[in-house]
Amino acid sequence: MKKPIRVAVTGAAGNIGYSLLFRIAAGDMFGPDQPVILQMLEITPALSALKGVAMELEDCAFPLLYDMVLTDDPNVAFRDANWALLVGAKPRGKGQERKDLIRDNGPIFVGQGRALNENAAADIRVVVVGNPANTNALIAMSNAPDIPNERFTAMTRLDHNRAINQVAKKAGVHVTDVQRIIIWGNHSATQVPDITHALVKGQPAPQVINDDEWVRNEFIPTVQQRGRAIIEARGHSSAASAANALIDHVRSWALGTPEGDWVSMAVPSHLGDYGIPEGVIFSYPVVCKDGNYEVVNGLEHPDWVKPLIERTAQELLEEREAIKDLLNP
Ligand SMILES: NC(=O)c1ccc[n+]([C@@H]2O[C@H](COP(=O)([O-])OP(=O)(O)OC[C@H]3O[C@@H](n4cnc5c(N)ncnc54)[C@H](O)[C@@H]3O)[C@@H](O)[C@H]2O)c1
Ligand SMILES: O=C(O)C[C@H](O)C(=O)O
Repeated sequence: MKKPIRVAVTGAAGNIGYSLLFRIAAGDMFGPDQPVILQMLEITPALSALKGVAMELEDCAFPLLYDMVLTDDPNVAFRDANWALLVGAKPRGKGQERKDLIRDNGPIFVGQGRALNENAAADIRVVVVGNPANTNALIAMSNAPDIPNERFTAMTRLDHNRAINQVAKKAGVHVTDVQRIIIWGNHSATQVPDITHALVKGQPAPQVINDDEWVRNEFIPTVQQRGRAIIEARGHSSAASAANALIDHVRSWALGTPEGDWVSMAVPSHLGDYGIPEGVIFSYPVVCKDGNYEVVNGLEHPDWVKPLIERTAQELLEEREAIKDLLNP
């Protein structure tokens, strides 16, 4: 039997957690022959709810679920962890932007960054989901000086998957016919969903779609505002689709991206050659292999896309300024 992977999940009794944990335990994240140990972190008042989730996990009798840890102490949750999925944070409500959460949620990632630094396994890889995800990832990274920066990522895979769906619907093809979508920048309303380099059934997407007006005035705003639309419709922020995107993000990173395709991940900005200021977590196209990722560099932006990219980078600088006291000096 393979050695179990230790997966720390924060906010494990929350909405995303409830969609996520069962799929990890079922093998969706690391494959059908990879045992896992779930190390679940919650705040103290939610430990009883977490116990209930753990009872349900037990009742599934998952063959791959080797052990569980339930705790309100990040040092325990991250001990020897190979993966840390940082979900636990407040979601926004109707009428809020994700960055409105920054002063509530940012401090969580100071303590968790430190606890990761002190306790995690040498091969730790981190994905931040709690919003505002990019800047929270920056906070965690900055407070974990002994962990290589490139191990800290934030999730823009939900935006990526949303974009694939919009393009597939518009082109009248199946989602598997759409490749090389890109989300640039922040997981926020300034993100830049980009089909410039995308393929539909192997053909250039802009030519197949042949509708610039749709790309600029429907596709981009729809993807940018999809999180808000879900909150308006459901009364709660996306949960199952977010958990699914997190499964995809980790699976791609751990097991690799298919030949000829790429995925979007928010990673330390210095890894890209697109002129983005250093010191923010920026979503780029990446290819993954053997547990590593590489930014796809050297793509040309059309002129009308350049100011959009500048704007999302600027927003990340503003978010960084708003939490600069939480960064490790
Ligand atoms: N990046 C993305 O694409 C994306 C998508 C969906 C949601 N989100 C974000 O994910 C976060 C979680 O969403 P949700 O719907 O699961 O929220 P939720 O309120 O249902 O669950 C959050 C859980 O986190 C726990 N928590 C709070 N502080 C914690 C801490 N310090 N340590 C450990 N646990 C803590 C809470 O007790 C709660 O159980 C939100 O910030 C939401 O905005 C991001
Ligand atoms: O929009 C939100 O606040 C939740 C999440 O970030 C999403 O994109 O669905």
